[in-house]
Amino acid sequence: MQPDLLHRAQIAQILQQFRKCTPLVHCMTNDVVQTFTANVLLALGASPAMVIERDEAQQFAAIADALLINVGTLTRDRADAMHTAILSANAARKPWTLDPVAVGALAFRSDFCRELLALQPAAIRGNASEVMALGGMSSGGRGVDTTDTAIAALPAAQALARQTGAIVAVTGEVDYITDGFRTLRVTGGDVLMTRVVGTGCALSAVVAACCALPGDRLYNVAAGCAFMAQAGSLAVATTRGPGSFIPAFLDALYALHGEGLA
Ligand SMILES: Nc1ncnc2c1ncn2[C@@H]1O[C@H](COP(=O)(O)OP(=O)(O)OP(=O)(O)O)[C@@H](O)[C@H]1O
Ligand SMILES: Cc1ncsc1CCO
Ligand SMILES: [Mg+2]
Repeated sequence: MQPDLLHRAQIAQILQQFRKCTPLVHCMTNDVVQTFTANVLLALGASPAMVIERDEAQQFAAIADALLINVGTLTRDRADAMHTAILSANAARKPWTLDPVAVGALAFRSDFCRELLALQPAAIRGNASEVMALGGMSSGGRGVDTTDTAIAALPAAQALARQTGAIVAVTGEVDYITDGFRTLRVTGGDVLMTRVVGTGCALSAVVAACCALPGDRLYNVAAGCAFMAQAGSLAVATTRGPGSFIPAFLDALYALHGEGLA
């Protein structure tokens, strides 16, 4: 049986909530995607802040509405700061989201991410190879890119969700979002989204923001995936390649409204 598609009305309603709440998102993310991530959050109506020094991260994680942990360019100092921020977010009952970039092949980040699974992430967003590696079902992708399809990673995503209590979003041509018992699917987007860096990383920041919204977290996270997919579909219609895709994508996120979301 195919997982359910989100209804247009549900996505539109969650988008409205998102813009009303303007979630303040504490981003501890990689060096490659800082500006793009901040711009994606701003275009959608959230408020990003990149706070990375350990003591400040501890303070800010308790203040922000949501925390993003992305291990794309992890160092020992950053891992220490991230760990401290997560404990602070948990103590303040703020949701945190994990993007396990390139987990599997590289030992330091893999050990770190596996340790973090015990710290009750609200959500985990990764590509298929990352989710399979985190679930112990493969050894990872090719660097930061996936070598598997999202549907192949769905059993790993469901197992990971049941194990951690997180909503797990595994993305690709189709995105699957699961709490381990219920699964939703999001279609749309375009392969061009894999030819610019950071669409997945920025999606994880959007997922983090969605975790701060009231209501059913499974639907909120799936709606975040739908915002990105829909903006991707709209943007490719007016672009010729990766260079012109990025501004068109930000414009599409900014202009997103309820209709047309599927
Ligand atoms: N073949 C595809 N067709 C349509 N949309 C896609 C395709 N591949 C990825 N996407 C979309 O691109 C976005 C990023 O997902 P992806 O799985 O590529 O993340 P990622 O590999 O972690 O990216 P990165 O690490 O570069 O940030 C998602 O919105 C996803 O739905
Ligand atoms: C290219 C790249 N290298 C480390 S993190 C990152 C961003 C995409 O995940
Ligand atoms: Mg990624």
